Amino acid sequence: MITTTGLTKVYRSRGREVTALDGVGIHVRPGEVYGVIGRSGAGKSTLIRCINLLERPTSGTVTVDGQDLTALAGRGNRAARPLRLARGGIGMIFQHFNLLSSRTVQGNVELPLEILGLGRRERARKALDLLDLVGLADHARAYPSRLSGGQKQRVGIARALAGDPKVLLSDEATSALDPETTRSVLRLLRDLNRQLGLTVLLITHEMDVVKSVCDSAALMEKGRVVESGVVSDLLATPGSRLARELFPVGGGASGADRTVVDITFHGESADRPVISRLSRTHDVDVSILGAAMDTAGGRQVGRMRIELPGRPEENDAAIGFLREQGLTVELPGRGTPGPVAVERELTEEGA
Ligand SMILES: Nc1ncnc2c1ncn2[C@@H]1O[C@H](COP(=O)(O)OP(=O)(O)OP(=O)(O)O)[C@@H](O)[C@H]1O
Repeated sequence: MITTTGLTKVYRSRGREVTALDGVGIHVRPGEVYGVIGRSGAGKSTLIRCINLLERPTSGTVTVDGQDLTALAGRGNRAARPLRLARGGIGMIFQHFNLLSSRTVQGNVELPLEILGLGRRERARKALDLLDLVGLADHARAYPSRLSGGQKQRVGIARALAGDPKVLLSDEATSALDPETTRSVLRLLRDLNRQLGLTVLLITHEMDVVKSVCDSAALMEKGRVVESGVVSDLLATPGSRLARELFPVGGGASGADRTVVDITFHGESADRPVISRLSRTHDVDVSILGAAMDTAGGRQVGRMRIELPGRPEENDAAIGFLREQGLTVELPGRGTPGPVAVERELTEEGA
């Protein structure tokens, strides 16, 4: 649904050049929630602004729903009509909501409908339907200043959906919200994604956001995507940095002659008593150094760091046993592979 290829953005100001995006390629499949995560300055905001052509990329292409937006003229407020029309299929929500304080909640949601030229009645009907969808029908006449942060973001979401977009871009939409409100806004995004088949691309610096709603994710650093893929596939990929950051497990070896093993449980393996079986069948004392259990992409996933007595070469059989159980097994500090990209085969049109 969204594809970028070789997307590069170089800002030039006062003789200095900053490469904010350096050949970014992402594929967001129709109907998925795709998270782009990275630290401040990684290029996330630039990416999202280039995807809806608020910024024109220096080079590379952006295709949304099969249409190459980079081939259309203009940018930002100076977009030509074909680009403005294409943008109608892309909704956007922001960290600070960007609501007009002089307009009521309903007036804010009606704004894009006015720009689209809808009549007064139709605008009101549509805005009220959208407010109902986000759970704010009884706040239609309130002004934004009377609303909580979570409610403001719901208005922002209703406004973003006014043009019936297929794609919703979210620029740190929950960063200004407390954890409880963040969860409820993410739940709403997930519901809209499922109910409307809406494709969501969100940028965030919070791993919890990726963990709770994203089907796929990309990790950005210094303008590049260093890892990307379906979250559940990444969790099963040895050496995945996203997996490690989503499920950090601490704890170092208690002595020199010890083997530390990181295990990722997912799918069916999450329900099996693997550790007790390992201990029984291999007659080995297993110490648990750290563990994390949660859901990611709607699936139960766990990571555990265990310690076995003896050096790694003495534990080949035990490690082999864990692998046979369908677990992802890594020995931290021993030849972790470099950046990985786990892209599922793209079968859907425009994916
Ligand atoms: N208009 C601009 N002019 C010059 N440099 C810019 C401009 N916008 C962004 N940059 C630079 O591009 C790089 C990427 O910035 P960007 O805002 O995309 O990162 P980010 O990952 O979204 O970070 P943050 O979460 O802090 O916004 C940074 O070095 C930033 O200083």
